[in-house]
Amino acid sequence: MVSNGKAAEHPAASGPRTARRSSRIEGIRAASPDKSISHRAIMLAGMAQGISHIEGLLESADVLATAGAVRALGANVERTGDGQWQVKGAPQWRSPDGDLDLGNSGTGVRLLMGAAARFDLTARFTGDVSLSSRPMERVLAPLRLMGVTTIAADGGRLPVTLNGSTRLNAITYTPPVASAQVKSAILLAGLGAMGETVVIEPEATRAHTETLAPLFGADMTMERDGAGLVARVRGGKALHAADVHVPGDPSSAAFPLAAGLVAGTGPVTVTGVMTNPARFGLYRVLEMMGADISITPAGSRAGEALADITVRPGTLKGVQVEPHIAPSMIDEYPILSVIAAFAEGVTHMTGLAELRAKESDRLAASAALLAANGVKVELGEDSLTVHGMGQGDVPGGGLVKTLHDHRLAMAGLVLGLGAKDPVTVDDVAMIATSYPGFFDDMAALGADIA
Ligand SMILES: O=C(O)C1=C[C@@H](OP(=O)(O)O)[C@@H](O)[C@H](O)C1
Ligand SMILES: C=C(OP(=O)(O)O)C(=O)O
Repeated sequence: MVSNGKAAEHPAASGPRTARRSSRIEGIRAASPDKSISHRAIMLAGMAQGISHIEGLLESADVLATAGAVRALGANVERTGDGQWQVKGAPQWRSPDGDLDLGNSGTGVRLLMGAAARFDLTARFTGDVSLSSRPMERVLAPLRLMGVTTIAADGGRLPVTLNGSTRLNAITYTPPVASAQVKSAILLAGLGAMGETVVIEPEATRAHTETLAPLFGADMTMERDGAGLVARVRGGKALHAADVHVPGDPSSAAFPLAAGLVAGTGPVTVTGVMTNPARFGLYRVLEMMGADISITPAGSRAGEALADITVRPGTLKGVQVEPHIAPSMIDEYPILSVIAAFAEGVTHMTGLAELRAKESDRLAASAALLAANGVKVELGEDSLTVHGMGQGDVPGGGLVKTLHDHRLAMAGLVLGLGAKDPVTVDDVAMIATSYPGFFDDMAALGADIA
């Protein structure tokens, strides 16, 4: 899947790991590059005329799977240095020779189905056992309205065979779930539709496709509407190459910062974190919990504001996390659940049905992670209640089942750093899908993970 194996300098860690209380957790690390923006930069560059340069690309398994697929669709995608990639786009994508295997990546497969839809091609999309259990119909339904034909496995799952069309219809569509992946798939298909495609979101999700595509010449706009967002794309505009410098990922930064909050011996700082409000919900919740957190502006990249974020250990209090905040922190609930275990009092999180459609059923799995480590939780249909035990009193000692889910693996290890007894996670392989530098960053901060 990866053209030049250089991208993976260390073989990815796999198998079980145990995290225990560490005599030092403090220090400064640069943020890992953003996964969402990395996927989109490769895809847009891969269909633009000319040579695009991407700096600071996240070289994680998910993004490398996207790079491999875009290459198989006709673009020339090359790694030229550490995090530096050069993409010579193919303005017309072609049928790939084999399956497009997107591994563990929902973003990769769903956005690529949309991006491929506007070309005269047939492609079969596959993924790993986790991705093959996730719903694809949410993307296939609007794409069929636009004119593609699809064949999916039972229940609208992978493998999916998609026949694209150069004569797509523009649609106006309100996705039934708040999902940037669904929105983005429609917008990417809309680049080739006749007329204006409109996606109406009653609750805004991350708008990275809308901000990046115009850099490549797309006629794409967005307009806020209260808590919602209306995105529009006019089809038929030729895309040109662009250069993108990827900002730091607030979802990955959450793990070292959480370690600082629940197990820090001094300040932990992550520099260059994107503060886009559609991605920053966790940090707002941490402020509500009374966390000692400072957020210092640190310039911008690819039009996104950055900050250096420093946390210090201290008392946290349980809070009510309302549903409206979910789209801005949808990937952060496993780590928030862990942080909540170290707070005083109850944290009640609601409006979380979408968590059941991630790499694992993250709602049930986050509850199980805490229960296995002596933390009292209540699991609802779309809610989770965590009975915080305060700093220093979380028992730990459990085994965390990670279920092919990187965020559960990282959340389990952070729990172990602050708990009384060590915590073992059953397999850390998936951490490389989103945060390949996790173990280096945690070790540099002093974390005892072995
Ligand atoms: O568009 C994106 O880059 C993403 C959107 C979210 O998924 P949904 O659109 O399914 O909520 C998120 O969970 C995922 O990690 C990345
Ligand atoms: C849900 C996630 O990713 P994806 O949907 O791209 O697999 C995630 O990174 O937490």
